[in-house]
Amino acid sequence: MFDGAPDRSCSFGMKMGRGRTSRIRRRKLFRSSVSGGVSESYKPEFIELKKWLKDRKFEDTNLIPACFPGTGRGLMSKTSLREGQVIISLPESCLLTTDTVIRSYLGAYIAKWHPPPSPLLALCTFLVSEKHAGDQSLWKPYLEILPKAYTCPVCLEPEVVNLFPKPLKAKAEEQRTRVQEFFSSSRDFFSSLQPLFAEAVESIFSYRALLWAWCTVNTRAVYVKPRQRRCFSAEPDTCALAPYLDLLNHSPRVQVEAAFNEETRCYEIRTASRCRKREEVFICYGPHDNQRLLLDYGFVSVHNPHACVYVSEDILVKYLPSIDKQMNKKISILKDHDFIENLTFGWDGPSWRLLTALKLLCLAAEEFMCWKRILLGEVISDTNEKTSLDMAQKICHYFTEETNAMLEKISHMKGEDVALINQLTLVETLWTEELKILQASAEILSSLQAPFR
Ligand SMILES: C[S@@+](CC[C@H](N)C(=O)[O-])C[C@H]1O[C@@H](n2cnc3c(N)ncnc32)[C@H](O)[C@@H]1O
Repeated sequence: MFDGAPDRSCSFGMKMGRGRTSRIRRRKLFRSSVSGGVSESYKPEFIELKKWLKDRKFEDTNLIPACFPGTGRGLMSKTSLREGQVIISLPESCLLTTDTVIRSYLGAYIAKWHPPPSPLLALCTFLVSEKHAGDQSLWKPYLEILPKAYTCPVCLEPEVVNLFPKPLKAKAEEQRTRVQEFFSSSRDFFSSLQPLFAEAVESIFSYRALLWAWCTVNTRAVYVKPRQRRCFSAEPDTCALAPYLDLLNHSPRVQVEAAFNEETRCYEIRTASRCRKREEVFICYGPHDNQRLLLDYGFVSVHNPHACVYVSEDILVKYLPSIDKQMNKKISILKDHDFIENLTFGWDGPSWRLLTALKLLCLAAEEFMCWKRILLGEVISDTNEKTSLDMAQKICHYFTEETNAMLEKISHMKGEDVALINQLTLVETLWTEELKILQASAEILSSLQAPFR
C-alpha cells in the first residue's frame, strides 16, 4: 500500500496544498463525496481487533470500520474531522515490521540462512507461519481481518489478464513471473524451517499461501524509514503492516501526510481534507493512474483524475505514412529524447508529450531540420499542427473502437462464465473508464482541429 510496498518509491508523504484555492477545491470535492457506509464495528472480528489494539495502547476515537457502496470495506468518521487533524496515530507496538520477525521464533533461522533472505521474504514467511498457527498466534485478531483473497493481476485467471490493455498485460505477466520466482527461490529457506513445524513445510508454505502473503504486503504495507541489517539482503527494508490503519481506502482527491513520528513513536496520518461525520475517510496511495492501481492494488478508481490511455510505439507507427523516408530517424530521435514512452490520452485530451511526439513524426521533409524546436514546444507550421491533430484524432478513434470491442467481448464472457464475473467486472470498469477518457479526448481534439478546417 501507500507506495512503500515492494518495488515502489514512497509518495505517501505528499505535502498538502495549503493555499486558498486548494482549500476551496477540497471543500467542493468533499461536498460532492458520497457515503452511505454501514458500520461493521459490531462484527466479532472487529471487536477482537479493538481489544487487541487497546492492549497495545491504541484506542481510536475518530474512526469505525464500515462497508461502503462504491469502495467496499473501509473506515468511517465517527465525528467530523478538521483539515490538518491527525486522524490516526498507531503505536509502534502495533506495527508488524522485520523487527517483529527477527524478535520471533523465525529470527534465528533468518540469521543463519545464506544468502540472507530479503525483508519481503521475512514478512511473508511470518504472515504464513502466523496464519498457520491459528488460535496460537499473537497476531490472530489482525490476521482475521485480512482479506482471504486478492484481486491483484497475479491472482486473476489468465483469460482475464488477456483482456487487459497491452501495456498492463505485459506488466501483469511480469508480476506473475516475479511472484513465481519469489516462491521457487524461497523453497530451500522454507525447508530450513521444518524443525519449527509438525506438518511438512511444503504444505504450509505453499504457492497459494505465499501469494496471499505477498499480496497482503504489496497492497497494505506502509512505508517506514529504511533500515539496514546484515541478516537481510540488500533490498530496501521499508515495509510495515499497520493493523487497522490499513483499512483506509484510496481516493485520488484527498491529500494526507503519513509517517512514523520518532517523538511519539507512532505511525501517524494527518489529513488535509475535512470530513463530515459518518463519511468514508480516505487517504491517497499516490497519484496513480488506473492501470497502476489495478496492478499494485487490484482495483480501479472511477473518475480518477490521473487515469489515462497509453499510446505505444507500435500504434504511433501504424498511423504514420509508410512512405516517410525519415521515419526511422524520427523514431530514434523520440527514443533518444525519452519521448517514446508515457504518451497518453487523459481527461484533458492528448498529453503534451503525445502531441509533441506526433508533431515531430508529422514533420514534412523540408521541415525536418526543425525537430529540436518541436521538442521545445514551438509551433513549426499550420500544416504540421493540423496533421498531428488529425493523427491524434485517428489514434483516439482507433482506441475507441478497440475499447468498444473489448467491452462487448467482456459483456459476452460475463454471460458465459458466471464464476469469473467479479474479475470480469474489474477489467470492464477499467475499459469503461478508458472509454470515457477517449470520448473526452475526441471532443477536445475536435475543438483543437476546428481552426484548421
Ligand atoms: C489498504 S487496503 C484498504 C482496506 C481494504 N478495503 C480492506 O477491506 O481491507 C487496500 C485495498 O483496498 C481496496 N481499495 C482501496 N481503495 C479502494 C477504492 N477507492 N475502491 C475500491 N477498492 C479500494 C483494494 O482492494 C486495495 O488493495
